[in-house]
Amino acid sequence: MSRLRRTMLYVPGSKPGMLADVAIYGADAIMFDLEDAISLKEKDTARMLVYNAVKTVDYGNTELVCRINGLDSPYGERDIEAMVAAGIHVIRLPKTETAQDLHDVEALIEKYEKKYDRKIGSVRMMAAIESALGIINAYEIATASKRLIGIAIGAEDYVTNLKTKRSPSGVEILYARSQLLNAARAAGIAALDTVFSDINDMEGFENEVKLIKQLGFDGKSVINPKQIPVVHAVYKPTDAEVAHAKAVVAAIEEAEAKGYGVISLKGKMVDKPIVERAERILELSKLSE
Ligand SMILES: CC(=O)SCCNC(=O)CCNC(=O)[C@H](O)C(C)(C)COP(=O)(O)OP(=O)(O)OC[C@H]1O[C@@H](n2cnc3c(N)ncnc32)[C@H](O)[C@@H]1OP(=O)(O)O
Ligand SMILES: O=C([O-])CC(=O)C(=O)O
Ligand SMILES: [Mg+2]
Repeated sequence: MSRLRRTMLYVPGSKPGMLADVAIYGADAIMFDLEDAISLKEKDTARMLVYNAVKTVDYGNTELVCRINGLDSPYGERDIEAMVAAGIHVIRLPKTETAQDLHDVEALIEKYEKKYDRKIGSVRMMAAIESALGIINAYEIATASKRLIGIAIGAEDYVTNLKTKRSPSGVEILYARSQLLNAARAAGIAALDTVFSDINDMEGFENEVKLIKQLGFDGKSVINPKQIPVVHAVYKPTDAEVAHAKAVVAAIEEAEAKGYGVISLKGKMVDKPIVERAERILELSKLSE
């Protein structure tokens, strides 16, 4: 874990005010949207606005992601060219169904990295999986390119494809979430959860964040600034968790000094996977300070 990806805030590329102010909300990543939040009439304007924002606004150390249009539209390649030229960190492909979808995007990224004198391989990629076919191909997608930092589920499109709708428990997307998470972990990349669309249902939102944290997700996409502190609070290790993690690390150091691989701490076994989890808690705690 080199950087936190608890929150990725969607910002419609067509909103200059939001593009200028978005850094103040403290999301781990900002995701400029050129796809479904943008009407066909605004596609070219939004691309230009995001290009200018990435070039001129000071977003500090925040990771900058752009959700482009698919290559099956007239906008996809133009989006890639503008974003590579602007210096975006990550290009997110929506509605990814196969590894080939990513190979096609990667070839264009490379073409424009050459054209704009950017280091080959410097623009990273993410894939959003939003269909039944994409979920079936999740591992192939997750291993399609060295540029991939993570895969994400897009549940609004996914449930539409399944011919159902989202429910508070999320039972209809549990299979997809689990499959995607497993594929991301097998590939060694991040797993990002989907948006929660009702910005007034903060209790439902918090319940969903707790669920996806328990499943193992690194974080989720959010659509409104008020969702950010909720995610960060749920993901922040508690004082008790940090104290326990420190005790685990101290116990195993003591065990190793004595030549043991396993030791008991307050009656509970401590061995390698438990130490690994404790180290992750300490890293998460340090990064979220
Ligand atoms: C299924 C999908 O594809 S989802 C992904 C695409 N969707 C999006 O990108 C939508 C992103 N979100 C939004 O556009 C908005 O939050 C909406 C339309 C949902 C709600 O808008 P509002 O009712 O204006 O939100 P709200 O009143 O909470 O806004 C409070 C402040 O936060 C700002 N804000 C709200 N959402 C965002 C955002 N996503 N990014 C940056 N700033 C934002 C507003 O501009 C406002 O700022 P101000 O106080 O300086 O005027
Ligand atoms: O990325 C997301 O979660 C939003 C999205 O496109 C979807 O849910 O279809
Ligand atoms: Mg979608």
